[in-house]
Amino acid sequence: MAATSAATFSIGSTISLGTKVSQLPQSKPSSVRFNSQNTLATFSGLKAATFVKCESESSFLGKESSAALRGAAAPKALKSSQRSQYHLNPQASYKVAILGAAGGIGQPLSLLVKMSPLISALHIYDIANVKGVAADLSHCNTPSQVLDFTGTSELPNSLKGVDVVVIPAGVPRKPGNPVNSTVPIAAEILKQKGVYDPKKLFGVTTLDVVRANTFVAQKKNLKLIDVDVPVVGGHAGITILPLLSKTRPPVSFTDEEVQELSVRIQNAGTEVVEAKAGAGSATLSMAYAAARFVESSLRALDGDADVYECSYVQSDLTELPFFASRIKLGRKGVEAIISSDLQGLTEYEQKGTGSSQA
Ligand SMILES: NC(=O)C1=CN([C@@H]2O[C@H](COP(=O)(O)OP(=O)(O)OC[C@H]3O[C@@H](n4cnc5c(N)ncnc54)[C@H](O)[C@@H]3O)[C@@H](O)[C@H]2O)C=CC1
Ligand SMILES: O=C([O-])CC(=O)C(=O)O
Repeated sequence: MAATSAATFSIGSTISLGTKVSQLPQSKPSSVRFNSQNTLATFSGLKAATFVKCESESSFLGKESSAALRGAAAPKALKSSQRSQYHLNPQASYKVAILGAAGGIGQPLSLLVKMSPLISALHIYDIANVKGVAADLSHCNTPSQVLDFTGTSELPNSLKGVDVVVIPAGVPRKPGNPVNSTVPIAAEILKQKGVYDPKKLFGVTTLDVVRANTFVAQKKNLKLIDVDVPVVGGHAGITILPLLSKTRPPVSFTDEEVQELSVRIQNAGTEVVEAKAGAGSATLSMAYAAARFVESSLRALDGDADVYECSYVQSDLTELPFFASRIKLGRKGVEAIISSDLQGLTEYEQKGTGSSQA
């Protein structure tokens, strides 16, 4: 993923940056990016916001469902004592661009973002079939306006004035193919253009966290909404490292459970690729995860001082130049990389951290 002047994030191994539209790469990775120069109104989608009070519920879900969804999607703050008094402003006017919006991820992601009552404009861009998606989406009676852009000549306009750019464009892998990280490539392109800001380029690894939360809740009979498992490392096989010992609320696992859950989380993408039998990879869960990251980014831009997500960013936590870990999101992108999750790891997790760096 990539973006204009502020912060960005990406899906899986992706990118985000802060440059002028004309300097943006036209490549395929999935990433998102946000820029903080615009009006800082507030944002209250259906997703993250555990500690947010939403005064306006203009989605079709109704208040209770919206609240449950927001809670389920919300990343938990590090400590309850750090909870901020952030209040959503129902008049937010953020603009979001989605590049690759006509794809398997792009369409449901566009819908989820369109459902946010706090986004004023949704710019959707693709090299194909975007007009139909825009016409369809524009009939949803949520507040944001949908504008469509197609072809490289319209790419600059699609990015004008947007706060967040999400890039789910790409080619889904087929069974047997690995997923490669695109974030470092995007960083290099941004460097070439002289617009790289490491605090504003994010690989969206939220899907790994979403999966870990779901699988752990199922295994341990916990309420899904309560479970938070940090997932660090990368986004390919054994580089995906769920830190089960850091699960909140605290829960104990047998060695067998750790092994089984870790392997399932690491292979979850393949589980979907195989189930789809050649028809692509995860789209709906990825869209859900990316929508959560968009929401978190906008809340951070909006001044919520309590926004944490795991993301694949430039990092000095390990010897690797890029590493997924929990980060604190702020108005200028990555405000802090949280190192405490990597302390006091179990032997299994320590071994995994070594593998993720191999
Ligand atoms: N990191 C993660 O957790 C995940 C990453 N992915 C990746 O996301 C990517 C997209 O997956 P799907 O949506 O299933 O694929 P898809 O093929 O259904 O959609 C891709 C869309 O991107 C568009 N596109 C391609 N090149 C473009 C360009 N240069 N500019 C604008 N649009 C362009 C296509 O026209 C298409 O609409 C794949 O690379 C896949 O591997 C998928 C699932 C999870
Ligand atoms: O595995 C894939 O091809 C897509 C992906 O990254 C995931 O589902 O986590």
